[in-house]
Amino acid sequence: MPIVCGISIRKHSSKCTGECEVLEFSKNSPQRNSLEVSGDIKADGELQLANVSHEKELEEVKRQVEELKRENELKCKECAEACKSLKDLQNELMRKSMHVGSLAFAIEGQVKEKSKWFSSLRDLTRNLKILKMDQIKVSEEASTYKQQFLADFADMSSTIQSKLKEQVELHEDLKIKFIKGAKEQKELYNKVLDLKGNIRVFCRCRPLNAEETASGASMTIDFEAAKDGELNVKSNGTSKKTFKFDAIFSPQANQAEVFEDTAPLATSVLDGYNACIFAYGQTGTGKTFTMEGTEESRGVNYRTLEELFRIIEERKNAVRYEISVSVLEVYNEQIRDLLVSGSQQGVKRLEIKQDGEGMHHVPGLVEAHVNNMNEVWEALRTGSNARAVGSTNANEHSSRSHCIHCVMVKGENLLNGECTRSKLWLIDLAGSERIAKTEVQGERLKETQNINRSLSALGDVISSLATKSAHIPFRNSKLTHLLQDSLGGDSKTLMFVQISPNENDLSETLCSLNFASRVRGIELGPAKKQVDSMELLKYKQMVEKGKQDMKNKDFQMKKMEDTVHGLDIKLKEKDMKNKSLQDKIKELESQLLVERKLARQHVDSKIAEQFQQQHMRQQNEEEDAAPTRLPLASKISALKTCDENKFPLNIPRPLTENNSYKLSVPSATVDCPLKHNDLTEKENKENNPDIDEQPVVLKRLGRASMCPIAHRILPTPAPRRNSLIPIRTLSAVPKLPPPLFPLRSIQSEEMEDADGVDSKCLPEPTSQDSPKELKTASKKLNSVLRRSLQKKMQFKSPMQQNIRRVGVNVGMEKVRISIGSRGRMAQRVMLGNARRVPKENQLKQRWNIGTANKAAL
Ligand SMILES: Nc1ncnc2c1ncn2[C@@H]1O[C@H](COP(=O)(O)OP(=O)(O)OP(=O)(O)O)[C@@H](O)[C@H]1O
Repeated sequence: MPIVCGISIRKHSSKCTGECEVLEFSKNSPQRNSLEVSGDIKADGELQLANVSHEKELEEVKRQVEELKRENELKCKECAEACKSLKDLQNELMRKSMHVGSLAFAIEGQVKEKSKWFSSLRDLTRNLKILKMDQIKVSEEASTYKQQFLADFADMSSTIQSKLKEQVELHEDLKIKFIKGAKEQKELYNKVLDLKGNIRVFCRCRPLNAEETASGASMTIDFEAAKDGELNVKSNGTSKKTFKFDAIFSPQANQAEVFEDTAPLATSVLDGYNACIFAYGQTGTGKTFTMEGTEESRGVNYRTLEELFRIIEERKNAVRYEISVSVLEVYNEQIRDLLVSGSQQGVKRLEIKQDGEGMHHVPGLVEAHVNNMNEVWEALRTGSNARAVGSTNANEHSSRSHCIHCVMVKGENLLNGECTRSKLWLIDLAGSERIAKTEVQGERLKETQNINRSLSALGDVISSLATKSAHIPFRNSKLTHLLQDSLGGDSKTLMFVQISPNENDLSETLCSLNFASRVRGIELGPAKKQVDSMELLKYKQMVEKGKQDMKNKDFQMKKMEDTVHGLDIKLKEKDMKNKSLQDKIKELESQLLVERKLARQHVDSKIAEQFQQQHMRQQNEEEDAAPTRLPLASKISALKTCDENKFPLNIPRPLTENNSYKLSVPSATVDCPLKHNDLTEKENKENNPDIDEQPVVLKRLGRASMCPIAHRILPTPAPRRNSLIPIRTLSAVPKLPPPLFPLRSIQSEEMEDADGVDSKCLPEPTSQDSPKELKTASKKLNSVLRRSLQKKMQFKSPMQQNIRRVGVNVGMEKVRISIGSRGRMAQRVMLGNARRVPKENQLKQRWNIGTANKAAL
């Protein structure tokens, strides 16, 4: 018997397990042998049976195993597939979950962003509110500021105006005072100079030069008494003669000290007086030194011009000056222009001429315009270089000509427009040495003779001027002729008499001093001089006082100017501030406008929505109610009630050209099925209040019908004439048709076609009516109709309008107009003399409502 063993079943089953245990038991049990022995035969049969049954069972089991195997394989396959699909699904799930994750992340981000937006929107709204508040506050502030500013501005401008006026007056006053003061000052100054003497003589003595000192020359001038203006000339140790001059300058006096007393002449020249400063004396006594000086110690010429420019600068706000300089010399009675270059010299002979104003001048003489001291110095140096210099025995470098500088001054007073023209002559005369001493001959003798002659002529002129002689011999020499304008009249003359301290030059010194003494003595007597010192002091004080006053006034003016300037600046600042505030207001206003527009749009859209919903609701209700049709009268009354409740009763309802009513409803407030919500109109209405006065005209011109199904009939294109009240315009007061005749009998006509109505509905004028009567009646009717329409035309719903069309009582007792409910038929009923009815009756009258095709009551 084959022993079933070694069967291995992978999947455990209870059944299998039991059999296996049995098999195992039979194989391994120790009792097996005993069983075999004891009942072999018996057992053999049983065993065979058992074997058979076991085999069968085994077969069955095998089959089952096979089936199970197949099933198992199938299941495995399914399992594998399931695993695979599970994996796929897992992957998919993973992908999906990842996607979901990313989506969640994105959503989270969006949510965050949304919340951020919300918060920012909230912030913005809050900011907007704050801004609005700010704007209101700023507007208020601005308005108060503006008011304040305007008040301030008015106040300030009035203050400025008054101040300005005051300033102008003060300025004018000061100007007048200044002019007066300047004039006074000039006069006083002139007087001072007059008192000092028109011709003043200063004496200057040069120091002994090295040669003289070396030779042991003794001093012939005693300067002990020079302090009192007296000069003592000694000879051989004893006093020989005493001279008195306006000023005496010892050899130690420097150029500045010499010029100190000369400076007032510069002021006189700028004041418009002619002046002449000349140096007279023996050769080598220092005439050129005094007048021209050296580069280190400048002389009178340079210093005078310097003083001129200083005063010009001082007076620049009051007077404008022009200065020009000419440099010339008179040599051997001939005039030479020293500012002309060497090659041009002598080309043209210069002569002295008198112009139309009686002034003497040399035509063709170069006039160098100078604006500053550099230019002056340039001109002076040019002249000095060109000067003819001769050499004599007395002085190696003595000049043999009269060197003349002419300074021409033109002045224009900017305050009073006064113009002045004056001349200053600065003359370095040629040496006045004696011919015998210098032992000159020939050309030099001629030069000396000419020089002496001209100097003598100068003396004569001065003498004649002093004695106020009728004839002054100016023309005796070129020198005096040239100085004619500056030696006579109001001109000031200053003479420097230059002397030598050397005892050897005593005779020349005495000669010069005598000449100077004669000049001075003739001009100014001692008595006059005394007056001079007293008066001078007095006038000096006056001048000082005037100067101080002027300074004070100037200071006051400057202060006032500063105040005005400060006010100007303040005003400008206010202007700027105001402008910025205005800009801010404008900006806020525009912002507000935008916001308002948005709000309005929002409200409009809300209203439109509401209207649409209501309209839909209404339509639904109507459709529901349609099958159960109410009797017309009750419907009409219902509609009437409805309309009267919904529409304001006092709004006139105009007719259109087609005699169809255009519905006029307050678009935003009334709930009406046919309400036309015209946003643009509403906007216009809001922005333009005038529109309110006109009735709102609906866009849809459909006619309302009594038929409950069809509420509106489309407007007929042709104008309807079945009414007596055609209104052509949309104005609140409709215009009446021109000719209307009084109706005499009731005519009831059914009108099939609107176009064919005209001739039928209008009453024929009767033969009994005179044209006048007709006219009067027509007028009356017109006015009554108009009045009635104005009173009775009320703002109704389309249904109400239709009802109105049925019959119109125009307020006259016997005039009734009936119009078919569909607007096609009308019947005119009445007709008699039109007369006014009492107001109560009029009020009682109502629009008559007719049936579809019947005439009204
Ligand atoms: N006050 C003074 N102090 C110093 N030096 C002087 C003074 N006066 C004249 N001199 C000197 O004396 C010399 C002669 O002077 P200057 O040439 O001016 O005389 P002048 O009178 O002009 O002679 P001329 O008639 O020949 O022209 C010069 O060298 C000058 O420097």
